[in-house]
Amino acid sequence: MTKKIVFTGGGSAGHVSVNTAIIPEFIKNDWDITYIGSEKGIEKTIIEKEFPNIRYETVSVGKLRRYVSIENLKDPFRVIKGIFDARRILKKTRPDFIFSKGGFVSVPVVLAARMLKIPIFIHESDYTPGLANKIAMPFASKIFTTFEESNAHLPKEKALYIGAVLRDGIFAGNGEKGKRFCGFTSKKPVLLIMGGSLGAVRINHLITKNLEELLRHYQIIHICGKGNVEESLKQPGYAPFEYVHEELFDLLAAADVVVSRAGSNSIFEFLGLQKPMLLIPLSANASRGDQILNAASFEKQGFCKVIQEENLSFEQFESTLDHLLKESSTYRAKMEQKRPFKTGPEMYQLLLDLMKK
Ligand SMILES: CC(=O)N[C@H]1[C@@H](OP(=O)(O)OP(=O)(O)OC[C@H]2O[C@@H](n3ccc(=O)[nH]c3=O)[C@H](O)[C@@H]2O)O[C@H](CO)[C@@H](O)[C@@H]1O
Repeated sequence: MTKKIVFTGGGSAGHVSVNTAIIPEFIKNDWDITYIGSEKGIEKTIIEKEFPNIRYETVSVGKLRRYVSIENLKDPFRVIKGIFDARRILKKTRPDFIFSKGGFVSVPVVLAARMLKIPIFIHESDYTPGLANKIAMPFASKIFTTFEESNAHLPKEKALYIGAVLRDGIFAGNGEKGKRFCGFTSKKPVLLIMGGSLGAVRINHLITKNLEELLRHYQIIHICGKGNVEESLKQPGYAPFEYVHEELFDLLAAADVVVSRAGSNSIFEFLGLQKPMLLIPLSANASRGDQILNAASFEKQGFCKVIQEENLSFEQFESTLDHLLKESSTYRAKMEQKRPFKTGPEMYQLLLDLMKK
């Protein structure tokens, strides 16, 4: 009989990447795969583009906002509707288990799976668990963690440290192809700036305001987020994008230094590729502070430099880049010693083994 799995997770690409690393293995092994996401989330775009042959189902989604909004009153009803939506899909699908990567869309799916007694595996990318995963934890058979330090905050019998789950393509990038894609030469070092999968307005402004000065020293790949590309600034040596799909692998291979938010999936990908990094974590005012902890853990291990958003000045930004380039071999040597990763096939095998227990 065909085995069935349901994946869920979304809201930002960080809640989809782990799933996209594992899905190819389930396809290869002929599983029947359903992805449950939202109608408007980035997960729909990513899954439909990268896996057009798997079934994508939608549920209604509620969100916890960090600001006062009339929408907050409607959200409990959206979540309840989402649970009914998910229950209907799961009853029809009857998967062997669900794999949840978190984000608000996963909450109704996990709750409905619990009602139907379907085993639940969840993955936490960050140093501390997000709210969606906190809600899911009591119902999960296993909680996979990315940072070893996270297990101290989790139930011992459920937490399993596995490191990051990386997409295969990350290691198959071609730097020359990446440079050609951007129209770059080999004359200046390449700086890749990634403000998280949704972009980062503060970082975008710092770059665009100081573009002329930066272009004297670097060629720049700038992943700006949806709606943030300033067409008028496009010029030789400056390649801005809203979001890149599989081309990202070549662009990463082309980069000498990376500037980024401290989203977990991204920083582990940079670690895997041994890219010296400058991390500017999302501030505690705009988040639960998880990126600050992710970045601090990496800095402690000698993988990166960190500038907190509140202290971000162009002078410090420029001098830190300079330092990272000059000392790149020291950073690379540190990163070479640490390979806390699981591949898609390893993760597939682990899930099968856990299901047998
Ligand atoms: C604002 C917000 O809520 N951020 C959270 C979100 O970040 P965010 O969604 O930015 O997540 P990550 O940095 O963890 O992962 C982004 C993923 O998208 C990929 N990518 C990105 C840009 C692009 O153009 N193409 C592309 O493929 C990256 O390679 C990476 O695999 O989830 C992370 C993981 O839970 C958290 O640590 C972050 O705090």
